[in-house]
Amino acid sequence: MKDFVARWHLSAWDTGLMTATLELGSLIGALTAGVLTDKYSRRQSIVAACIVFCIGSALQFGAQNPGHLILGRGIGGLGVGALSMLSPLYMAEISPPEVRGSLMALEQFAIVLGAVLGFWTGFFTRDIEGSASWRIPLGIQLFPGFLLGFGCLALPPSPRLLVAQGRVDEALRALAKLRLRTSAESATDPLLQIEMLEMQVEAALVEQTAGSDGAHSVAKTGTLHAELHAWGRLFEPKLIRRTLIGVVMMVFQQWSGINALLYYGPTLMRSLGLQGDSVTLMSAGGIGIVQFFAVLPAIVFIDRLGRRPLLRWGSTTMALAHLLIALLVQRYSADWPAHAAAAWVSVACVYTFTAAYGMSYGPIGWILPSEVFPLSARSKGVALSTASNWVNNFLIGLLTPVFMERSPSGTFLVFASACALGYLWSTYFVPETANVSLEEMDAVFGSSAGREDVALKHQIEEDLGLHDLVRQWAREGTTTSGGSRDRRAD
Ligand SMILES: O[C@H]1[C@H](O)[C@@H](O)[C@H](O)[C@@H](O)[C@H]1O
Repeated sequence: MKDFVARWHLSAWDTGLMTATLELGSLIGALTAGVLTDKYSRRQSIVAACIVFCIGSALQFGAQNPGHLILGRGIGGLGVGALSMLSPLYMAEISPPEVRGSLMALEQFAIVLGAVLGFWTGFFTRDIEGSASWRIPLGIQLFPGFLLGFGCLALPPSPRLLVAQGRVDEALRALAKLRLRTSAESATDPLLQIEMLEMQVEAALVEQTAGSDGAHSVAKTGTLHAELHAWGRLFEPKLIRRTLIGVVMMVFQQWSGINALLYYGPTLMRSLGLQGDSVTLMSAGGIGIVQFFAVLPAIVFIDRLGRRPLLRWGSTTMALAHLLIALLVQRYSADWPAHAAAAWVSVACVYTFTAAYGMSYGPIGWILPSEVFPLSARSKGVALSTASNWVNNFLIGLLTPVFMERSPSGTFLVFASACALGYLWSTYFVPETANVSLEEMDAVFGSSAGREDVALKHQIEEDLGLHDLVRQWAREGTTTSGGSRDRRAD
């Protein structure tokens, strides 16, 4: 890293710009992907985002001046932002409801794994002679970019989007592939047929309640009018509660203070009395590892325990940990060497906070926004929630040093208050979404405009034969002991 510092002589402005361009690029990338992904496909959009990300990474890897680095981070940020919106969206749409939370928590697992690998790569290459010390960590980014871009080509398209576009046969093929059924089985397997019909009912309902211009339909996006209408719908009474859930979820995820610890860990740790190399290792390095291990129980338990209990428990633990740090810093920071035990308790609190975050707000921040929206508003809703993540992430980066300069203990109090508010929010405003199919989410929110829509939905279900199929399946299930339900459980 000495080469990096000596070569560029970056001013404070350059450093700030370098940090901010990635976040700005990500914000734009997330919102743009929210427009493109309904028009093209989830997978094509992911591949396009990977290409953009790789161009940005290549520019950073081969940078000849600070301008290249800044531009590279901006372009790379476009890809990062788009992917941070597209991945949970696609995963929510292809997952069966019973394990959707676990599968989606894998995204947080991948984010944290990436952060851990990034940190340790930088740590181990920092003393290499010449520009390799920073080109290697920047170049390594290209591998996951390629891997995701090519790997995605082997995945089936989102059946929900295909249904909305009227491509029902392709949707059935995609669903069969996702549920590991052969094409022969896909024609006969009642559970597959039921899942398929549920998606068709949802699409038909959206179509029929869309009004004459059909602007609500994901299949008919494209014109400026339709786009504006689609974004505007997020703020209509029918959807505003879900929009707020997505946006506010990300506000609390970021204001829990996780990135303050990651970005300004060394400063924060120094304010807790640590010195030397151990500062870097124990802050960003240690926090990353704790987050990594904490997400593992979340993967296992998130569908069994539900989102709300985890959010409530997480915010309580995080608030208490921040509060204790604030009190200890307030009381002992004038002379840490004389109060080593207090300093270590504070460090333990930082890790306790991180573990609680890693099991709750970390993964659920990505899960909840992707599952609450109906298909017709999902891509825009997820894009807006993801944009909220990046805006708040940016604000934390900007404001934490200012807070720290004024009052380190006050900084922890700010985060403790945010976590306490997060507790109230998750208790009074967040509905439980675990094990609910995306099509049943309307019932969870008591929306879909009440009785009329319910009656219409019932009618569509009847017309498409969903009720007959369920009745037939139930009859078969009671007459044959080794029925299809058992097959699915295999
Ligand atoms: O879920 C992620 C993760 O927890 C990261 O560590 C953090 O940097 C991101 O801002 C957050 O969205």
